[in-house]
Amino acid sequence: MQKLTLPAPAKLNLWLHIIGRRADGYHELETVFQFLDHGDELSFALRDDGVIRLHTEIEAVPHDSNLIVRAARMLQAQSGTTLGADIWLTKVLPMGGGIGGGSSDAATTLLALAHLWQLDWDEDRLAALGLSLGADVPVFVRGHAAFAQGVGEQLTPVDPIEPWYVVLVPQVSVSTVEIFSHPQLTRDSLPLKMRPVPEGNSRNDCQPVVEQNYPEVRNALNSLGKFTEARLTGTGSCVFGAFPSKAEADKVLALLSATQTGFVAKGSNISMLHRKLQSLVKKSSA
Ligand SMILES: C[C@](O)(CO)[C@H](O)COP(=O)(O)OP(=O)(O)OC[C@H]1O[C@@H](n2ccc(N)nc2=O)[C@H](O)[C@@H]1O
Ligand SMILES: Nc1ncnc2c1ncn2[C@@H]1O[C@H](COP(=O)(O)OP(=O)(O)OP(=O)(O)O)[C@@H](O)[C@H]1O
Repeated sequence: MQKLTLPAPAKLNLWLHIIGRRADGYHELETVFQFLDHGDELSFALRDDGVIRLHTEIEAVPHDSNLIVRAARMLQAQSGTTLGADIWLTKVLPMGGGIGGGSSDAATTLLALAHLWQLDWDEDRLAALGLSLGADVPVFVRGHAAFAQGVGEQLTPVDPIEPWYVVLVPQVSVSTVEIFSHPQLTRDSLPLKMRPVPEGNSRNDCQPVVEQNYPEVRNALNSLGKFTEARLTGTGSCVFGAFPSKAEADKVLALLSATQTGFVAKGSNISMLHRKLQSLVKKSSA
């Protein structure tokens, strides 16, 4: 049987400001998302009996709670299709790392199944469904680096420089809920339009609380910070720093390898999922 194999890339929050809290407890953010050329991989095969089956287990994530299965079932229910799918996952991205692994898996599933099931769903509709699975899902559905507002769903495409990053992966999982409910979290940063220019876009408001509660993250920030400006992505645990070339990034990771785990990846303003989908469309219309 023919399989459709697609990537599910990671994201970084290049900076992240929390400007308020909504009545439902969700936080209003301003952040810039950029993708990495590094991620999970998913394969999909059509089933005509309506069953959604994920063949790869993730430890501590029950089949029915996996964002891949939830995304597939939701799309199936809302589109009314009678088709199903077999799905295989190669998990590369750390969980609870703030690089959006689960959200990206969900977005890849939505785009892959919309294609396999030949649904006439546009990106707006898929992004709206994605938002009900998680605040980070819409940017992966859209596939373009973006300035995000709201809870992360109001997206304006941007094109920041695309450096090479060292991403350190502290061996600890940070709970997004725990950080967003922390009493000491900064929740009153000024919105971009009211911010004085010198204040810039130079921080992640989650970082002080995460550093304080997770020594492994503090340690990673200090280690990478000796070579370049190091910052937390999302609610962590991963931290990143930018370098002008792969050689320099590789060198720094090698120097840190005795005490840190991590990887080197290129920043990308068009996600590798969308690059792959575009090449499939080109091939099929050639
Ligand atoms: C931190 C970021 O990764 C930055 O991109 C995202 O805002 C988090 O996105 P996500 O992992 O998709 O988060 P969700 O699964 O939607 O939310 C997990 C939990 O985080 C809190 N949460 C999340 C997003 C947000 N803007 N405000 C929040 O307060 C809520 O308690 C929510 O129950
Ligand atoms: N396919 C999946 N991959 C990873 N985690 C999943 C998946 N499905 C459900 N989860 C659950 O979602 C939680 C968060 O996973 P994820 O990898 O998205 O974290 P994250 O990188 O911190 O995300 P974010 O940056 O969106 O906060 C996991 O701890 C896990 O319980």
